[in-house]
Amino acid sequence: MMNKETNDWSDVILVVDDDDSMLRILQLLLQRAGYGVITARSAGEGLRLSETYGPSLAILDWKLPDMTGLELLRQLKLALPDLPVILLTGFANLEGAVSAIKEGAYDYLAKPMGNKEFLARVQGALEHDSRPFPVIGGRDPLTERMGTSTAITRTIEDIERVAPTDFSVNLFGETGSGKEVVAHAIHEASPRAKQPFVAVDCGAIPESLIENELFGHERGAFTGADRQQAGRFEAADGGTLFLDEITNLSLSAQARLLRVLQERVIYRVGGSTPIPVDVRLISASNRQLADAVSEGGFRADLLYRLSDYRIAIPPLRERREDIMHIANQFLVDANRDLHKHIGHFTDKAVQAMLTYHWPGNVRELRSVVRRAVLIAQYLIDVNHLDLPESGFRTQSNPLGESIATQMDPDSEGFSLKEIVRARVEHLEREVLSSALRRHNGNKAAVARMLQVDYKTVHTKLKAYGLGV
Ligand SMILES: Nc1ncnc2c1ncn2[C@@H]1O[C@H](COP(=O)(O)OP(=O)(O)OP(=O)(O)O)[C@@H](O)[C@H]1O
Repeated sequence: MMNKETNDWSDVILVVDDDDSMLRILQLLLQRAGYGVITARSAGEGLRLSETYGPSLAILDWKLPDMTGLELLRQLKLALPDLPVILLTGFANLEGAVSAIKEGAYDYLAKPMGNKEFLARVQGALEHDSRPFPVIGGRDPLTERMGTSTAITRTIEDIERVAPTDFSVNLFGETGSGKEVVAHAIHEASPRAKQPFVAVDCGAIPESLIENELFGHERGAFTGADRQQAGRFEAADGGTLFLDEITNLSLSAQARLLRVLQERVIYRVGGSTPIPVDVRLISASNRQLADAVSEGGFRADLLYRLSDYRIAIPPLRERREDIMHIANQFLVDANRDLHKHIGHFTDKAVQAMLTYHWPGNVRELRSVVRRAVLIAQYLIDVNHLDLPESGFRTQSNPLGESIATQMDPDSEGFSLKEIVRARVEHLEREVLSSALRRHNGNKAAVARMLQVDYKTVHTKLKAYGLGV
C-alpha cells in the first residue's frame, strides 16, 4: 500500500516496514518535519514505488515479508546507486547492520530510537546525498565511479583541486588501484580536456626503446630508422602526457626528460633541432618516488619537477566501503557486455569480497566480477568468485577469460595434462597474489622476491587479472 501526504516534494522519503504502527509513527514524524513520505509494507512494493517516485532517501526495516532489508538495499542500489539508505534494526542485529553499511547503506538505527535522533540521522543522510560531488570526466561523477569512502573522497578532492592548474602531478598507488583512471579524470577536468591525452606505460616498453617512444627519431638515427617519426611528447602537444610506472625509466631517459621539462622543447633521437612542446605531465608509480631516489635509481631533481602536486590513491582494502559500490557497477557493465541478467551477490559472496585482501585492487575486482558473471546463472555466489583462498581453479575458455570451476582431483572429463596445468595456474596465481600482498602491490619488489624479471611479473599479473 502506498501513502503520500505532503505538499513539499523536494525531499521524498520512502519508508518500508511491514509493522503498521511503526510505519504510521515514522510517517507522521517525517511529515511533521516537512518531508514528503511514501510508505510500503513489502520490499516489492518499495521497489515499485522507488522507480515511480525516485525518492531522496529510503528507510528500510531489517525484516520484510518478501526479502530482507539487506536484499532490498542491494536491489535499490542497483537501480539508484546514489540513494542513501537507512536500515532499521533491533539491538540483536548490530553485526548485520554493520555489514549493510559496508555494502552501501548510509546509516543504521537500532529500534527503539528517540525522535530527535531519528530526524537528525534523516537530515544527515539527505545532506550527504545532496553533497556537490564533482562531475569530472563527462557522464559519470567521479564519486559515482570511485566510491564514497573517506579515503577516496580525499583523493577526489585532490583531483578537483589540481585539475584546473597546469601543475605536474605524481600519482602514487598500488597496481590496479586506478592511477590511469585518475590521470584521465584530471585531464578531463582541465582546460586541456579537448586536446589529446596520451598514456605511456614505461614499465611495458623495453629500456632500449623508451627514448624512441617518448621523443621519436630522425631518419637514419639508428639501423632501420628509414623515416622520421614523432614521439609521444609531440602526440600529446597541447594536452596531457601520462607516464605510468615512471620509476622504470633508465637514467639516460630520465636525463632527457628532465631537459624537456626545463626547456619545454624536445629533441628527437638522432636530431639536434629543438621542437617546442606544450605538455602537462602526470606521472605514476607504485612506490614512492622518494624511495626510488634514496635507493639510487631515480634522480632527485626529476622528482621535484614531476611532483608539483602528489596524490595518493588508497588500495581497495583500505576503503572496504567502496568494494561493493564498485563491484555492483562492474556487475551492471558485465551483464551488459556479456548479455546476462545476473541479479546480485549472495551474502556469502559479499562476505568473501569484503574480507579478501585485493592485492590487484580495482583491476582484480573487475576481473573477478566479470568471470563470475560469465559462469553464474542467476546470482553470484562465493563459488563463482575465483579468489585465491576459495580453493577453485582456473581454466581457459574460448573468450580468453579464466573461468573458475570447482574441481576435485578425480574430476571427470579432464586429461591429466589439463588438471596439472589448472593446478599449476592456480598455484602460480596464489604465489603472485601473496607476493603482491606482501609487497603492497609493488611489482618491482615482487620480481626481486621471486627472482624473475620485471616483464615476466608484468605479463603474468596481467594474465591473472592482478595487474598490468
Ligand atoms: N574507480 C574505478 N572505476 C571503474 N574502473 C576502475 C576504477 N579504478 C580502476 N578501474 C579499472 O581497473 C583497471 C586498472 O585501473 P588503472 O589502469 O587506472 O590502474 P593503475 O593503478 O594505473 O594500474 P597499474 O599500476 O598496473 O598501471 C582498469 O581496467 C580500470 O578501468
